[in-house]
This record gives sequence, C-alpha cells and structure tokens, in this order.
Amino acid sequence: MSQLQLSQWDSWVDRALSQLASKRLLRSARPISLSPTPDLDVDVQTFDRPGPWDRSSVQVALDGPTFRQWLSDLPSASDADADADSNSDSDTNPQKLLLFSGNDYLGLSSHPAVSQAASKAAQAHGMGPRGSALISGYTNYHALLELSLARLKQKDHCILCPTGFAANMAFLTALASIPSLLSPTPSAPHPIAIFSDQLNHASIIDGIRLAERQSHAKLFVYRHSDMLHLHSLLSTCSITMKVVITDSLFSMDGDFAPLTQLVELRKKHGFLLAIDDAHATLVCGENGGGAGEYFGCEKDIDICIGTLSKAVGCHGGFIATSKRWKSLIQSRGRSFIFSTTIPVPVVAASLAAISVGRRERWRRRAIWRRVQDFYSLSGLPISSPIISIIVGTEEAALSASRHLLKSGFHVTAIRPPTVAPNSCRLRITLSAAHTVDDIKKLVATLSPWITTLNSNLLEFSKL
Ligand SMILES: Cc1ncc(COP(=O)(O)O)c(C=O)c1O
Repeated sequence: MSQLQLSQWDSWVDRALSQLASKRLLRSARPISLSPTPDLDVDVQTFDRPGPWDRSSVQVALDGPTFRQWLSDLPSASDADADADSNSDSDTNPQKLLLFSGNDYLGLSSHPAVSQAASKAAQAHGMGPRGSALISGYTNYHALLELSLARLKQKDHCILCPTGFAANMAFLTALASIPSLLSPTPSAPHPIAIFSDQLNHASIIDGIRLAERQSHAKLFVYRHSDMLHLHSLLSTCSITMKVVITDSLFSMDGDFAPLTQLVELRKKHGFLLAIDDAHATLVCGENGGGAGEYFGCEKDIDICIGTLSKAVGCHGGFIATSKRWKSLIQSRGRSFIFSTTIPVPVVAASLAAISVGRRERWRRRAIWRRVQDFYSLSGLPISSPIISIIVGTEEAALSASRHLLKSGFHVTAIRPPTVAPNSCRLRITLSAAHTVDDIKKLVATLSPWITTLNSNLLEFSKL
C-alpha cells in the first residue's frame, strides 16, 4: 500500500505537470551563457588547518556608542551596573566581541577560495543579469550550482531560490497548486493534508498559511518530534495526499528530527517527506550532505530544502529533489517565479564554498569537536552546534545576554514570539572557527545559568 502511495505521488505530480503543459503553463529556465564557463569541480585552494581568515568569521567589533546602546537596550541586574556603564569610556573605544550567534558553522564566509571566486566573477560579470530565473536572471553559473547541490544532496535535480525562506514558500505554494490541477471541476478539488512539526521554522509556517489560502490544504500540527502523535494523526486522516514537513535540525533547540522514524512512518503511510536542512547542510554527514546523510536516509527524503546562508557562508536558497518536482516548482512556486535570482558573484562564491566544504573535512571534525568540548565542560546534554540554554522569563534572558555582552560575547536572547513565553533562552551557535579556549571562556561566563539548568534537568529526571 505504501509503495503504491509513494508512486502515486509521482503520478499526481505527473498529472499536474501534464495539466500545466496542456494549459501552456509549464515553465523551464534557459541559462544565459557567461564566459568563461565555470567549472563544476572548481579548482579551489584548500588548506589542512585554520588560517588567519578564519577568525574574522567569529570576531567582530562594535564602536563605543553602538556598544553602549546595545547595553542600554538590555536590562541590568542593578542600577549601579547601568550607571557604571554610562560613565565608562566605552563610548570611545571599539569593543571586540566573539560571536556565538552566527550561522557560519564552518567559517567558510571568509575562506580565501570563496572571496576569490566572488571577486573573479564580479570582475568578469558584475552582478550578472538581474531578473527572475524565468526571464533573464538564470545563467550557466546558476545551473552549475544546482548541479553541485543536487550532487551534495544525492538528488537528481535542484532548483535555486533567492533565499531559504523563499525556498520553503516556493515548495509549499507549488504543492498547493496540485489539488486544483488534478480536479476535474473546480468545485471538487482533491485536498492535501500537510503534517507539520510544532517547532518548524517560520518560513514553513508562512508557506503552509499560503497553501491553506490557495487550495484545499489542511494543516495538522504534531507535537515536537512526537512520532506517536504523528502516527495517530496520519492513521485517522482520510485524505490520500499526505505530506510531512519538518526542520531536520531545529534552529532554536538544536535537536534533530527523528528522521529514521519518519522514514519508517513514510513507508507505512506513503506520505511525501520534505525536510528543511538549513542548519545541517555541510555540517552533518561525512561529505556534508546534511541530516539525510548523517542518518543514512537521503534516498527516502523526497524534498530537501536548504539555504546557502548558513554553513555555505553565502546567500540564497535551494530545493534538491526530482526532475518532476523541479518542473512543478519552476512553474508554480511563486517566490521562485516572481523574485530576482541570486547575483552571479554569490553563486560563484557558493560553488567554491561547497567545494571547500566537501574537501576540507577537518572543518566538520572541528565543529563537532567544539560540540564535544562544550558538552564536557558544561555537562549539558547537547546534540549539535546549536545550544539552547533556557533561562525562563524575558528579563532573565535579556539580563544574561547583557552579562555575556559585557564579557565580550555576542549571544542572542531569544524571546516570544520566536519561542513560547517563559521559555526564553540564550541561543548559542558554535563554529569550526572557535577554539577550545573560546569555549572554555564562554562556559566559565555562562556558569551561573549552566548550574541552574543542570540542577533543573536533574530535578526533572527524578520525576
Ligand atoms: C530552519 C530554517 N529554514 C529557513 C531559513 C531561512 O533561510 P534564509 O536566511 O536563507 O532565508 C532559516 C534561517 O533562519 C532557518 O533557520
């Protein structure tokens, strides 16, 4: 039954595509040829250890007035603290900060190969033709990057979008176009059931909202990573077209979706499985293929959405998938169709970054070593380079963030509406460009919150 339903998804998409073809609405992108033609296996310079450029991806400076402004935006534990800050000489001296809040997980944004690729492309082509992909913005550079990402994700095809946010929107609006394309009459469309993890990223939530407006899509939100709940929702749902969509590595909590169990459920229920691999791409898996590679289930993921703005260190979004899904998204994904393509230097930089990211494996080993360092020093049960230290109220989170800022660390306080009230937190992200020493200093500065969190976890485990 499940295999039948899986191939049914292919036939639904094929039928939707032939409807589009019959209405002359099928679109394809034709690359403008920029010469010299770039090389897929771009001959990038690689290194076997960090270089001086690596630090610039985690070290920043703020001028004095901006630093003071930041401090005054964050509540202090005491008025004396605030007075001392306003009388300090920080208004003249630049303040150096160590970033523990970025998403440049491998430090590739400042890699010489990435800078060189961007500047070479800019010298040769400026920003490249400016237009949406279906008009005139798509070039042989874009086509190559799609090929490179398809290869990274072990998929047949890939489609670039302006951002990761736009990629989720493009997939979900294309998905939502299927019911009306398949229905013999507009009054009897086939509905689609979308099952979405409770903690999915905002771009998935907004994409589903659009899908609901656009078609007969019905949303089922399952409790975070709760496979029993998902199974029960799937079992009681009479809609045949089912889709499950989830972040693979959750951006606020740093935990992985249970992909192995999702794949089992997919076999049982025959749903289409879409993952948002934004935070796992290049970070997870031997080759950096992401969460699918890490869990050994790349082939069971139908749609792999990602961004070039995190570990790739550049900008843009993508959807790695099959040829038929690419055709559908190209023809119906509104945020793909009606938005300008990524500039050519950014495409060239991304190509170089993916090549470096695959080859400089020590970067992946380094970031996972930092995860291990943080775990050993703090005792907190973490599972990825995204670490969430829940501190409770908004005031508590802002006050902790202030303490860190004064100690030279940039760590973001995450508050509602991003997270639920009273689950405000410090969100820490690690990078391959951090050193063990950086982690030691950070953990020492965080020690009051780590101690409280550890004792809360202990209490919780006794219940
Ligand atoms: C899980 C997830 N998906 C999508 C996005 C959006 O990516 P982009 O910044 O490229 O629009 C983000 C970025 O914050 C994210 O964390």
